[in-house]
Amino acid sequence: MKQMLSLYFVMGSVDCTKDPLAVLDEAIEGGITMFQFREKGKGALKGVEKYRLAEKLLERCRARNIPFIVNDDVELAIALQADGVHVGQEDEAAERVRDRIGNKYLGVSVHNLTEVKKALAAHADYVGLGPIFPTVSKEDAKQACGLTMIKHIRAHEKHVPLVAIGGITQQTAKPVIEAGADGIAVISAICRAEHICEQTKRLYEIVMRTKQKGGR
Ligand SMILES: Cc1ncc(COP(=O)(O)OP(=O)(O)O)c(N)n1
Ligand SMILES: Cc1nc(C(=O)O)sc1CCOP(=O)(O)O
Ligand SMILES: [Mg+2]
Repeated sequence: MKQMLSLYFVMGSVDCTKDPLAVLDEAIEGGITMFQFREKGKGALKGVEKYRLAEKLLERCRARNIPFIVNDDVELAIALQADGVHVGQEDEAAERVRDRIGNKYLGVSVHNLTEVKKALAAHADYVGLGPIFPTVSKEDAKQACGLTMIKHIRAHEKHVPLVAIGGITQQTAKPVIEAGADGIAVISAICRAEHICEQTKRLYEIVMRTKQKGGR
């Protein structure tokens, strides 16, 4: 799980300035290790259109062995036979989602140590901590928690698979991993890049090199 979290790409059609399938293809080519379909925000697809896009993105991930996670929508994840679901503190309760999805991957968003402990008690496979820095990609994001919260959680929960999210860039990926995150989850660092494949390669190298240096 910790290896899969290394470079976690989160994306929906509203995040893309070009065809989401092309964006995902380039990101896969660049080395993403996990993908989350997050069709959310103003102009997001609904119903059958959302399902059809998810199906096509899933096909791309399957062809390259990239785990495909669905954000929020447990029904969609089950219907698609996706690899997992990611839910936040305001979504369906993690315990219930775990019951519904069996042994598929379950990711839970957290903002502090108490929520990490609760997520582990609900048998989450990993936690997503954020926002680490201010983000432009989530309207209702909480206040940035900074690197200190990563260090705090890692000091108390040495083994929890933890991916950091929110405002992470090529410049901040290294300190985020050094603080104790197992990986970075990004939207804009990939979606807004001029050359998606090259940018993804750079992020992958930074994460992997930093983990290796720390013996992880
Ligand atoms: C990897 C990862 N971490 C956190 C989140 C945020 O989930 P949530 O708080 O439920 O907010 P929405 O993404 O649903 O708006 C995430 N999606 N992925
Ligand atoms: C989806 C999401 N969740 C967050 C959280 O804090 O839980 S921040 C965020 C958006 C991440 O996008 P970007 O890499 O563009 O900042
Ligand atoms: Mg959510």
